Amino acid sequence: MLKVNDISRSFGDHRVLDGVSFDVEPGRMTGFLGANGAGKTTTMRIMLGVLKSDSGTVTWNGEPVTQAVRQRFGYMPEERGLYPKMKVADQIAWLGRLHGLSSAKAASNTERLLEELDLIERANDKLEALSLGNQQRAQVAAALVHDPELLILDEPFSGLDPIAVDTVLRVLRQRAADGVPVLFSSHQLSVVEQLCDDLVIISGGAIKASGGKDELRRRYGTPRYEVVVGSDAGWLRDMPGVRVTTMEGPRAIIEPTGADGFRGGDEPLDQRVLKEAMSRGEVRAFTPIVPTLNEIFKEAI
Ligand SMILES: Nc1ncnc2c1ncn2[C@@H]1O[C@H](COP(=O)(O)OP(=O)(O)OP(=O)(O)O)[C@@H](O)[C@H]1O
Repeated sequence: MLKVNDISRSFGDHRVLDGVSFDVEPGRMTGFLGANGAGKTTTMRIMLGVLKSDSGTVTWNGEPVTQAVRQRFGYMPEERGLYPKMKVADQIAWLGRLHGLSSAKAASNTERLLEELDLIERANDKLEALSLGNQQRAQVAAALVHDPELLILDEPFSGLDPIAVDTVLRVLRQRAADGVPVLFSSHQLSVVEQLCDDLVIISGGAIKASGGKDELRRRYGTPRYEVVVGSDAGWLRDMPGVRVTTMEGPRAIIEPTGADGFRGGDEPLDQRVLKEAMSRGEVRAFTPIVPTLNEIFKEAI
């Protein structure tokens, strides 16, 4: 596991990171979410040792991240770093060699990755001849060529069309399933919502929330139910402890007014509402509404 522990960093008087701590766990896709300028790239660069922190530590399986350890990490930087004039397969294999692979292994890994990323047809084209989306696939291949033990990717999905997102995601998910911790940054909520297992939310250089996506959904976001009954649901407005946020004839969305939510007390509020609804006739739906990442993000920052 990669552990980021109490990292701080300033540029001049500007404190860009302030006590940042979180874990990136094996076998999980961790989304690192924050607005532009929140501190994602700075954190990733410190994790990789490209930049020094003023204080705090980064450890990999309990050990400090040395140059030798870092060699076994895969990194896709924000500023894409491949050579425009070099052929795609040649430069990916060359990067594999730089990471210590034999030339045979570098060549076979390159071929396998280009196949996986649907880029094999372009293997002998110069990078500059590829579309931006395909150049990005090549960047992903470059980060993966040496079978890294950990993957850190800065905005790997930005600028990709939905098909390319699916392709890159499939490749990253496979690595995660093989036990590799994968951290990727994004400022696009919808992308992270779809793709991550764990989530780290950063704002103004401080971590505002982190943990499993589903756990964060439970922890943040107002609990709500969609209630659909057989006739008018107006009676819900008179139910103690209930606030109606939407009312459309037989359909309503409700939330609790009290701090206990729906689940506190001897007889939880949701059970009381359900009983009342059933005593009045047909109940067509009584469904908890899962908060979106957008709601979690707004509440957390
Ligand atoms: N080398 C530097 N010198 C001075 N300020 C810097 C430097 N690098 C980053 N910053 C500042 O640190 C803050 C965080 O930047 P960072 O690039 O880490 O954010 P980010 O979350 O990755 O944003 P983006 O999504 O726009 O890439 C910004 O205010 C940025 O201007």
